[in-house]
Amino acid sequence: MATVKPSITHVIFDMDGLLIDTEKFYTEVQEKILARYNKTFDWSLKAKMMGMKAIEAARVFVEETGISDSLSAEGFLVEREEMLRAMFPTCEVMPGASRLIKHLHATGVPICVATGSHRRHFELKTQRHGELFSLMHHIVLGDDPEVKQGKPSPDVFLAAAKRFEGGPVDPSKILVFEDAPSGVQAAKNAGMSVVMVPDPRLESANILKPYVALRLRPGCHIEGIAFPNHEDG
Ligand SMILES: O=P(O)(O)OC[C@H](O)CO
Ligand SMILES: [Mg+2]
Repeated sequence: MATVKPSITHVIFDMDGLLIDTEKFYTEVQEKILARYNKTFDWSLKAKMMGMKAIEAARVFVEETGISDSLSAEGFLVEREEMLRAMFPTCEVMPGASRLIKHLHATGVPICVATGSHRRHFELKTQRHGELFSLMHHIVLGDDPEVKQGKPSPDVFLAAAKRFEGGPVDPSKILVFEDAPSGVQAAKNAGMSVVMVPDPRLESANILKPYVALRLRPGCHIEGIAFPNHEDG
């Protein structure tokens, strides 16, 4: 007999690279720093770093590029910070994000954000988008005390599930929208369904295969969130 799977009732959004166009700033700054060491920043390294907490991504950066003897993870963050601080407030909302958020809010689907970004970066990134983010029931940040480890650990998504009204919400009733491989893995580790909205450059680098669960193309129309749960694939 076929098993009846629960329908989706709640939605969690990733933030960087999914709701707002901030991943390009990280890329630009990291390219600049690596150029000093005569190295190039590529999308396979980008795929490993995106979605992580800042210090976790910094460790990956200096170790994978082999520059850790010259630049520590902490030193990298200080250097990166100066450039990012000026860039973040200029970020734009990703195409289609505002429409989807407003639609879900208007139809009464509880929505929230679960991001690896810490409080200070979150404030800089959202200073021009307060109205849109005010539609979220709650926002869980990377430096939240309950988020012991960044994505791909499920911590941030499990904390987000707890904070919905009447929470914790059963993870099988939650749909996550993510752009990063680590974020997709984190949502799966939390037992949630995931829609990956990857940067096309990740796709062309052919590093997505293990991660893609269900994909929607930009412009795809979502009438209401009542997706059946699904298997990986
Ligand atoms: O993609 P997010 O929102 O989890 O943010 C993670 C980092 O801040 C950027 O990769
Ligand atoms: Mg992201």
